[in-house]
Amino acid sequence: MSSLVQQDSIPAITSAVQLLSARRLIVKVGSALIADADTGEIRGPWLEGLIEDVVRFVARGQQVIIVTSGAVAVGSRRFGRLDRRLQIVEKQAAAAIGQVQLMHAYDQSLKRRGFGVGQLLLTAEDVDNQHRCLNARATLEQLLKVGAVPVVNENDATTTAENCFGDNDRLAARVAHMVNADVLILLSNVDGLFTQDPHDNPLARLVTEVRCITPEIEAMAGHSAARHSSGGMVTKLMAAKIAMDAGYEMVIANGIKSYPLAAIENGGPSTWFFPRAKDKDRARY
Ligand SMILES: Nc1ncnc2c1ncn2[C@@H]1O[C@H](COP(=O)(O)OP(=O)(O)O)[C@@H](O)[C@H]1O
Ligand SMILES: N[C@@H](CCC(=O)OP(=O)(O)O)C(=O)O
Repeated sequence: MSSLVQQDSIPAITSAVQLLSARRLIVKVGSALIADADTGEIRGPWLEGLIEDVVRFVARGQQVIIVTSGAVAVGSRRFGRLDRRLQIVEKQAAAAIGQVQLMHAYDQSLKRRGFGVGQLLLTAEDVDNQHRCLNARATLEQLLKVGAVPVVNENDATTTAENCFGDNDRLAARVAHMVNADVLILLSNVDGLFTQDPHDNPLARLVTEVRCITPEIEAMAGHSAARHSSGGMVTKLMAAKIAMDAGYEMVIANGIKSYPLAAIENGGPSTWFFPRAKDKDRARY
């Protein structure tokens, strides 16, 4: 196994430095973090910790956009047994139900700390079509300007297999590029990219830094067993490619515990993906 630190290794950096120096961050929240795997209930105490972290970042002058999963997981409770795959139309209805509950929880948590919240439900067209992308970006910029924390999700209630993103890892990466974010944080149910799925192989090792997504790195990524998760590590590496091509950093970290951003700042396990060189002239929308 070649070195797990790709390319020339860099002086040890702390995650805290990376996060603190980011003017604008995108925080992606996986379904398994915000919705209880068994009941589909929103994990309220956990959400309070996340929002506490977000508000702390904003209070020190940083801008944060949240990309949240969980609409289908939360809404699925209306369809009885949680252990079966929903049909497309059931999934759309579940998302329509769950999204309202998600946004209510985000709204109440932010309101308790004096912040507003704004919801954007995007389709692939909103990011791929330049005019619609500029429009979505303008809305996000305006929300940040008025001190409302933007919360983004895919518009699952109406997207179909033909026009959906399908996973929020890549959606978050595209949103980060859209708004020229400095760091994309993927909060997941695993510490980062491992040499193999750690649920399959407890001896798998955590990859701490990636500077080039080689076939060796790609071969490590598998899908997810989690019921409502859509991407596994495969879509996270796709997101990393978007990030590295666009010139911003990405980090995957385990968000299960409370105060997940503080855990990264305090040097908790994670995988950082660094673009070869910060592309100052990166393509703009
Ligand atoms: N090489 C790997 N390293 C880490 N996790 C992996 C890997 N390959 C597959 N996985 C799986 O991907 C899961 C994380 O993806 P997912 O369940 O979709 O989380 P999220 O809800 O954050 O999108 C892990 O729990 C793990 O089971
Ligand atoms: N838009 C979907 C998210 C799908 C998704 O990417 O889920 P996850 O893999 O848990 O981040 C929802 O809100 O359920």
